[in-house]
Amino acid sequence: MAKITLSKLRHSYYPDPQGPEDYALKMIDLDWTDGGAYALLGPSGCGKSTLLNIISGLLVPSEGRILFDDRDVTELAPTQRNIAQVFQFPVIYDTMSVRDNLAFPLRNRGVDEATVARRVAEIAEMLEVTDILDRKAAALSPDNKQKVSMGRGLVREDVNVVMFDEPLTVIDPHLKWKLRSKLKELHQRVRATMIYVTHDQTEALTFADQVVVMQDGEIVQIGTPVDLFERPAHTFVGHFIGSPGMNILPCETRDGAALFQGQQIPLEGDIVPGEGKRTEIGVRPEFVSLAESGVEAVVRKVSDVGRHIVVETQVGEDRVAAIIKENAPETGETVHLNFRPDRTRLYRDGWLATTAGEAAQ
Ligand SMILES: Nc1ncnc2c1ncn2[C@@H]1O[C@H](COP(=O)(O)OP(=O)(O)OP(=O)(O)O)[C@@H](O)[C@H]1O
Repeated sequence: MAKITLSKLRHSYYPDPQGPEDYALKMIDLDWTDGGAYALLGPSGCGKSTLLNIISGLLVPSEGRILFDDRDVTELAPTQRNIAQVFQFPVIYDTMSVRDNLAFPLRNRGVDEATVARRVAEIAEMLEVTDILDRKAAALSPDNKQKVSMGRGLVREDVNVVMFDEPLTVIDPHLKWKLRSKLKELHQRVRATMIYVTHDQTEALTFADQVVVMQDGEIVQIGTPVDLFERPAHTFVGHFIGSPGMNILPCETRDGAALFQGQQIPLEGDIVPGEGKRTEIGVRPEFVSLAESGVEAVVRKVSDVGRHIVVETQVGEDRVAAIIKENAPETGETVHLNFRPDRTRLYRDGWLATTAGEAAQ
């Protein structure tokens, strides 16, 4: 397995790109350590597949280098990069047995039969497909087919990286959580460098030790699932991660304080000096509570989602969501909202612009 370095990568699908808007990837610098579990997370069109294809060698970037263990592989063909890929749709041979499917990538490289048998048995045991090893792949359910496809990606011990491209797309929703946790477990056992590409926050946060969040061809934040939740570096991350996402509320700043709808809102720390067109307060619904006093709001919708209650309120033109445990208010009721100061941040033109207070560090 390998450490992967992406250095000053840019990519445009146009022969003569003019401005940043012509680049599918604007400027990517990344270091992925050997054996880590990483996710690339972002909405459709943000550049995930472009980046994946550059790593696998299907695409040569317009600018920048790709290194595996400090060795430059930018110009190497996919077959020379020693990468295993698991795609959205299972890639297996229907006419072969599960056993032969799993053995295929090894036999293809001339691995001896004793090693093939050992590896196939190990992988089958990890994926819990031992009892169906002698079945024809054609007869399998879609989730078992995808398991076998994953097994084919994991069976070789000599690959630099295993890449998963939205691998749970075809899986039934009620089986997704099973495969999701299986993948995490597999990483812990195999300790291979793995990159998981998805637009689904749950999949990314369950699988990865580090998540790379992308928007419009750029990385907006790299962090652990906790980092992304606790202290989003950009409003996009705050909004994209969480359910519901972070409240992003237009505000004014005056004398180092934030004013929302005319009321001063205590922030986590000092406002970083700077100029911007737009300032917003960011606070997750988990840290908004209903209180005796605070920002006056009208309740628009109350949803009991089992674990907690989501209260959607309106303050002037703005919507503010709160997550509470009990004592749900009625729709139409006037309530007061309290924002937990150490979890309330200021964003300038989308970017975090408060220093972490002591409580948040
Ligand atoms: N072959 C191509 N030619 C021109 N533009 C392309 C090509 N492939 C992708 N793009 C553009 O590059 C940008 C990034 O696309 P990319 O497919 O990498 O995003 P993505 O995050 O993987 O999205 P999805 O999940 O929908 O595949 C988009 O604006 C897309 O329209």
